Amino acid sequence: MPSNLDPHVLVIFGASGDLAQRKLVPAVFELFRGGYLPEKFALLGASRTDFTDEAFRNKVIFENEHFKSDGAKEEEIKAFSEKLFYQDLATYDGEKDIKALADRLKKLDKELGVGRNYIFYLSTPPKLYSTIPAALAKAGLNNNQDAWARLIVEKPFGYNEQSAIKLNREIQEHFPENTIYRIDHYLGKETVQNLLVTRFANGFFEPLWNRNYVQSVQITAAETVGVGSRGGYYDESGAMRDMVQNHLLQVLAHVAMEPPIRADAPSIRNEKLKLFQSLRPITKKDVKTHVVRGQYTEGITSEGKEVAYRDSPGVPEKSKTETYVAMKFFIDNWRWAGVPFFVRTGKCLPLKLTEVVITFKNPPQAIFAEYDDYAMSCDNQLIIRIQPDEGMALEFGMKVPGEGFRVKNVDMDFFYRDLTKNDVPEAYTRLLLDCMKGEPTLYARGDSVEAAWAFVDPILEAWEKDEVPLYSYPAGSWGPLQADALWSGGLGNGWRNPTSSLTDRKHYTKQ
Ligand SMILES: NC(=O)C1=CN([C@@H]2O[C@H](COP(=O)(O)OP(=O)(O)OC[C@H]3O[C@@H](n4cnc5c(N)ncnc54)[C@H](OP(=O)(O)O)[C@@H]3O)[C@@H](O)[C@H]2O)C=CC1
Ligand SMILES: O=C1O[C@H](COP(=O)(O)O)[C@@H](O)[C@H](O)[C@H]1O
Repeated sequence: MPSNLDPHVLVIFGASGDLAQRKLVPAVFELFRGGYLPEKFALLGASRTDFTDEAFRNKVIFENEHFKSDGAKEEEIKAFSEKLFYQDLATYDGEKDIKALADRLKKLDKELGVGRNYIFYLSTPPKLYSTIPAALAKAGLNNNQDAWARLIVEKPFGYNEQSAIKLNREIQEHFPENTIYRIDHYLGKETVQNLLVTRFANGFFEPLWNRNYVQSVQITAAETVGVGSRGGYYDESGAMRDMVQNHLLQVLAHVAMEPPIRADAPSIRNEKLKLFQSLRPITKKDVKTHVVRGQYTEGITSEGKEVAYRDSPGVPEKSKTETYVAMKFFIDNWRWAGVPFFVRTGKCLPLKLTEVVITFKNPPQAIFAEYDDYAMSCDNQLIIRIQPDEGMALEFGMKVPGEGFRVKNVDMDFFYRDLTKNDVPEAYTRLLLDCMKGEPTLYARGDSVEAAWAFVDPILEAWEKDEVPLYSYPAGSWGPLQADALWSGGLGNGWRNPTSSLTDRKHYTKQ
């Protein structure tokens, strides 16, 4: 089927960098292979490195170890490479440079008929996120008559609420909000989108999805890797800015928001904003009891021996940056009043996995309690595995055959791999396609990014003032033990620390 996308040019600023090579160009190739790209399409890389078109094609395609696609034919790869071009810049925002870029775009249109619709992808260091749009506007590239111009902005979007507000204002001066696509690759994950389908395409979850039946909600995003060579970036960021403010709060919004009136961008984004606005602020005084931060020391992970975070390249010797965060908070609305939410993420943990666990309340009377270990073994939980082993498991108690009423937990499970034989598309592939279509639902809106920062800012401020301890944990462990105390006061069984499989349920940090 021919593509129904408008002809356009995707301009990637920072095209010589890691993201372009590892994620963006391979994602565009998948769209090309799938027949999604319009016939009239070009990808124009732009950065300061001195490449010719050919050298750029070699770097991001022919010599790119990340550019592999099962069953891709040589002719396909060659045909794709012919759609790639490169413009070198002395600076990213100089008048002369952007004029040269504009001339190149005109030339591409003249030679290939790719038209004047543009996507500008900011894959540069964040300090350029406001100056490039201003330079594009000066050259009139933000506002082509009879054509569209869209801007994709990478993370991090701001450093705190104030800087995010400032960045929004600066970009919005040149690009209207409906042309700004703030990327959060977690929103491109099929399983994160499936949270909405699970909740809103099925009748039976909704009556249970509230304070009357839910005891607690926990979200874990664990990584086995350390900071590797990203120490310079990571030490300025830390787990709260790198994972919680964006990815994990977006997952939370999908789990907890009210039903949108339609499955379109304004409806879904309005509900997410409302959800962020309903988060009960963790005031500075509460940070100690609601949030635990940690930093890994040396240890053994599934990746091998890991040096301490402070000994990683680019990390200062006395760094106080957190590589682990665990937090407890509440959502002040009718649906969730009184239900504790727990979120944690960390580097150098035992497993790479992201999952959401909804724990339902026990029945009002434990009539089988006299039969041995009922109280310990019966958990009513819905475990939603975002990655890997994507799927869901519903756990509940059943009678063990034989005398009496011994109850044992069993599970019903579903694995994404049983739903489709096709590979689940990479997040960047889906997100780029959506931007090409002009579909912003899976991108973050400016106001909700600000609201997410407003929630995490007091915590970051308390940390900066060193008002709460930074605990250490050995690489390869589940993080500081102090995180278990967040569950004290009868809030539940604690963190689910699975081994590997979705249906492994024997590892709770009991209180
Ligand atoms: N890599 C990843 O996995 C992820 C990256 N991101 C975000 O995407 C953006 C790009 O990431 P990534 O490709 O890893 O970054 P890189 O550090 O590789 O930078 C991209 C390009 O920007 C240019 N650049 C680097 N430093 C400077 C500087 N000080 N001033 C001007 N230009 C500079 C370089 O190109 P040249 O010298 O040729 O101009 C470089 O190739 C970043 O904002 C990052 O936060 C977000 C999520 C994941
Ligand atoms: O944005 C980021 O995400 C990755 C984790 O992404 P995932 O898709 O592999 O779960 C994280 O490693 C990185 O530090 C962060 O910048």
